[in-house]
Amino acid sequence: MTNSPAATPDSTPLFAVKQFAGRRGPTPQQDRAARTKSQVLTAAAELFAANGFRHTSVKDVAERVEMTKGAVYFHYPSKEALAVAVVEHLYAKWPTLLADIRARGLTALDTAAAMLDQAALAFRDDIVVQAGARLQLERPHIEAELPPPYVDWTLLLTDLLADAQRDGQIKECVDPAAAARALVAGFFGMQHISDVLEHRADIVNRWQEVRDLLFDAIRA
Ligand SMILES: CCC[C@@H]1OCC(CO)=C1C(=O)O
Repeated sequence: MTNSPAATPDSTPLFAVKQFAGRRGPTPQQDRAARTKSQVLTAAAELFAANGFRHTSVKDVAERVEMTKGAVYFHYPSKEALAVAVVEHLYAKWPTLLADIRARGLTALDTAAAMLDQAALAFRDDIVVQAGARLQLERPHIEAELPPPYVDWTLLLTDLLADAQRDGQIKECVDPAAAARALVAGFFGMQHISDVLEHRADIVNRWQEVRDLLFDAIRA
């Protein structure tokens, strides 16, 4: 026990709490917990991407990060919760990407193309994106409410293509919503074929083929 002023229930000296209470950032303990949670999520993504949901156990995740199962359960109460978190982290990447691209001041049509170009790189390089895509395919085997796939991309591209049409960038005869659905379907199918045949090593070239064909078809 400390001899300093009255300690808090967990024996942390009150003044220490006061120091931390005034801090803007997290405490060292909170920092450590956040880092551990991130390590667990990354390990789960690596295993889900490589082996799929059914052939991954919480034990596998714990062993990968050299923690006990209990320590993993402290952060994620089930394997299903890990799957939901991975898919949520996948979708959380796109608003940040959109903000970065919008900061470039591109036209609406070029913003749509740049978003999908960057998404292709993310599917090639980001294990959370790769794991999220595989989990979405395995939805029927995951007893949890995963975020709906494809919807957000379709809404975003519909808005961007409507703006592009208003700006005279795409043909008047094009239905922005239909074109958005075609782009999402084209991208989804392209990245899946690239994954199956080449583990996404050729995704950039495959996406450029699809992109050039579809964007040329709608461009004014
Ligand atoms: C950008 C096209 C849609 C995208 O492609 C793979 C995948 C994974 O489920 C997607 C999604 O859920 O939005």
